[in-house]
Amino acid sequence: MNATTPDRREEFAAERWARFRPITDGKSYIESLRGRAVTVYLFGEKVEEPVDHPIIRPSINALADTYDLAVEDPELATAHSELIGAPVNRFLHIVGSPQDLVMKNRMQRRMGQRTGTCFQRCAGLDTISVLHSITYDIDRKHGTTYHQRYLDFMKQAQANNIIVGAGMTDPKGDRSKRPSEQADPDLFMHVSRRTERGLYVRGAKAHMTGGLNSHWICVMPTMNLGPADSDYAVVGMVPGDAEGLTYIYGRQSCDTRALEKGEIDKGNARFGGQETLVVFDDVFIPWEHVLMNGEYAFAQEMVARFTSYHRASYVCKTGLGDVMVGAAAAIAEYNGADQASHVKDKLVEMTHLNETIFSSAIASAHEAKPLESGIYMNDGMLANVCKHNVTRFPYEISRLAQDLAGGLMVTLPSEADFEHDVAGPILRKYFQGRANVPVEHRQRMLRLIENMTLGRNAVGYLTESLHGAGSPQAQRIQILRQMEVERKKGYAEELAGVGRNEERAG
Ligand SMILES: Cc1cc2nc3c(=O)[nH]c(=O)nc-3n(C[C@H](O)[C@H](O)[C@H](O)COP(=O)(O)OP(=O)(O)OC[C@H]3O[C@@H](n4cnc5c(N)ncnc54)[C@H](O)[C@@H]3O)c2cc1C
Repeated sequence: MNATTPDRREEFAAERWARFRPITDGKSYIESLRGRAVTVYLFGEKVEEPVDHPIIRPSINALADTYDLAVEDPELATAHSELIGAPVNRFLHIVGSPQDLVMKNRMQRRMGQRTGTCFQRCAGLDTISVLHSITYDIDRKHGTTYHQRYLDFMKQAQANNIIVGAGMTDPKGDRSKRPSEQADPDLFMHVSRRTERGLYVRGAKAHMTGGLNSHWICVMPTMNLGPADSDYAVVGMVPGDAEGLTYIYGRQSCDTRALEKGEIDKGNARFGGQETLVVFDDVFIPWEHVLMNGEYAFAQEMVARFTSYHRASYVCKTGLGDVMVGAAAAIAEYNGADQASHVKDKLVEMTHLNETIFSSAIASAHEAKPLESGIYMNDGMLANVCKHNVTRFPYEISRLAQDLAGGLMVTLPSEADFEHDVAGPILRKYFQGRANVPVEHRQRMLRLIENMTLGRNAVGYLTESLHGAGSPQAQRIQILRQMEVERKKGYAEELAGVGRNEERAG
């Protein structure tokens, strides 16, 4: 390939932005995804139009709700952008103060309450945040122009009101080996070639939340890198419909219920999460959208700062926790058990756990400090504590909700049986709880708890809480790094009258 005969994939940034129309609300967001000619596989078949697929659509609805919240509650879900001099969706806002981070966390909790699922926009927001400071820092060290490219991208992103997905996690192959040591070089994303107009990336990003529902995907390294890994040190913005991209849809527990008639057995018929394996088969990124190109020494700091933002973003699970507390209280009432003292105590326990998560996230936001680029970053220790709480507490909250729901949550016959001429009246007779509560309310509440603790949205409430933004050990490593145990020994030695151990202090 030479400069006079560019590959037809080699499109400049301006040409790509020209294909976008500013999105105003949830409806126009859904329309923006139509007709994109993306390559998507689900259940061994190519999906013609993902927007209309019954398994995919609930995940799109959840993202659409991030636009509708901005319309309904602009104080919570929009912010003034200095970049374009106008209000923007808070999911695209560059945080300029600790209060911005506090508002972000409140918005995330609210979105969890509204959707009861992963609404898929936090990782992209946290990517935008980390790139502000990392591009600035790389430029200062290497004299590059990444920060201006980032600002130019953000102006377009805000003006067009688009969604950015975060592609950080590589498939990683053999976990004991570094990217450049893998038997197959594609197990971590890397630059496959460079041209006058830009570079090509090859590899895949795993578990990507909302990737298929995003207008742009930011690819970035997943771990610290050494000199031998420099081709793996790449950050770039890729349009979600770029040539060379293939999405392979992840299964979720009970996902085929979305194909059934009726809505009760779905538990949460309207909203769901989404994860896909996104394969990059030599995908082009023009230089204007390349934000790291071989500066491997910045990968570790980029991951650390990303996780400071992202681990506090798991505050979203407190919104889902609010739904769980509400569902447990409602089913106890429908069952006629709500006045029992142990029931009240279990609701208190659920609330205590949920608010403990919230308090670590919100404290992390209040303790934010400015970085040299001017952006604010959460307190890292408290963000890691928040995420570590999230790896545990939703499981206990779910256990308590299942306790209060009773066994019917997993033995309830199908909606079709409730509608059957013979079986239906029998089921309604024997599954009546408190006399003044319709049996259907009981059915629906049990299905919601099933959905969030065992079904499709247990992906977002439980397993994503465990592994998303890094598995529990990743937080323990950060806590170990930041816990300043020597300083704390000093406090103890001072009080105990042991005297400072100079050898250790030195
Ligand atoms: C629902 C969901 C949504 C997600 N969304 C996104 C997203 O939007 N974007 C994105 O980039 N990523 C996303 N992720 C990925 C997430 O960040 C990873 O799942 C997480 O970092 C763990 O990586 P892994 O799944 O490859 O597990 P592994 O890395 O295989 O970890 C499994 C276990 O092995 C341990 N382990 C792994 N490597 C080592 C080692 N070298 N030494 C010792 N122990 C090791 C871990 O501590 C863990 O206990 C998502 C994940 C989930 C489950």
